[in-house]
Amino acid sequence: MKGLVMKSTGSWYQVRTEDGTLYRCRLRGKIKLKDLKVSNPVAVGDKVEFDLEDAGENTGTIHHIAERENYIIRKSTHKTAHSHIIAANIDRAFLVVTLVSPRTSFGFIDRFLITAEAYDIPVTIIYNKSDLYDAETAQYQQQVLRMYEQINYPGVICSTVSGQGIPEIKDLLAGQKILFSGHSGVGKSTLINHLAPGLELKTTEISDYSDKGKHTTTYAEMFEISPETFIIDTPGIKELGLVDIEKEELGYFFPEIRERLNQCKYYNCLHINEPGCAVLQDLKAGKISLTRYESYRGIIAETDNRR
Ligand SMILES: Nc1nc2c(ncn2[C@@H]2O[C@H](COP(=O)(O)OP(=O)(O)OP(=O)(O)O)[C@@H](O)[C@H]2O)c(=O)[nH]1
Ligand SMILES: [Zn+2]
Repeated sequence: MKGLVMKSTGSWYQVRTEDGTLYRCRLRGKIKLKDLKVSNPVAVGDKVEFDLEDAGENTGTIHHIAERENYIIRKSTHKTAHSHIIAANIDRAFLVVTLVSPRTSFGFIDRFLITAEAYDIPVTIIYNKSDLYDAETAQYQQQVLRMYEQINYPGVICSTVSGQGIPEIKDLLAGQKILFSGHSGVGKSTLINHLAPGLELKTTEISDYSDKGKHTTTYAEMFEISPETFIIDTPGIKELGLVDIEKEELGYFFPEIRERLNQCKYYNCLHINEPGCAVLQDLKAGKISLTRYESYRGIIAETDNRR
């Protein structure tokens, strides 16, 4: 039988067949051994084939995983532990951010975008909680929106309280597998519940957070919200671990730097202080955002420190 993995805990997998039936599957031992470095060899979004184990209980054994179009991985912070595949076969990522309550940092946004570039996953930025904006924030929001739109990250301003942007997001979702990501507390679960009222995901009042590390969602999980439309909710993932990128390659993952790479005088330009650097020139001319450039420099500095 063929199916789509809706949930992956590492020890069992929820697989959905085309008629909507859910099966609880294990993995055949042989496949397990192939991919030792990840804690979950089968990920949410994987297309699998499985044998029925117990028809009455809806259990099965996965024996084949189709080749992935793409996937997002989270590096373990522990040296000994395995990495975790967050999701596979994603059409687009929705990065949910907030300018207020709490404020998502540009560093966080840009790191996410780099990871998505590395995995070739297009991103739409969802700016939530617009009901909390004062006039000044609303104006600032427009600037941020434009800044990211110019480098090909479209955005939608929304609020689960006022309903702004919700119909637009519904249109953008249709017929796709969308990964929802973002800091804990930005309103991912609330938003998903608005997009798919039947789901009733558990949400957390901000005041319930006793410490920042706490989160309500534990595993990435996929939900069908309308025919052929799937949402992947990611756990309270604080950072998508940066993929291993050498600093010489980093510019490639910033669209505005990438498009200027062959205009720099030196082929190995790092865009820091080199003469004839097209990136620095356009930064000065205001054609490249300083915020984005600062993210770039911050990551370069980090890779230097790691060495
Ligand atoms: N003012 C306002 N509050 C919102 C909005 N959307 C969500 N919230 C609130 O923000 C808090 C966090 O929402 P959640 O949906 O639990 O956030 P989350 O991103 O799913 O968090 P994790 O499950 O920890 O990843 C809750 O108190 C929500 O009621 C919004 O548009 N405006
Ligand atoms: Zn340069």
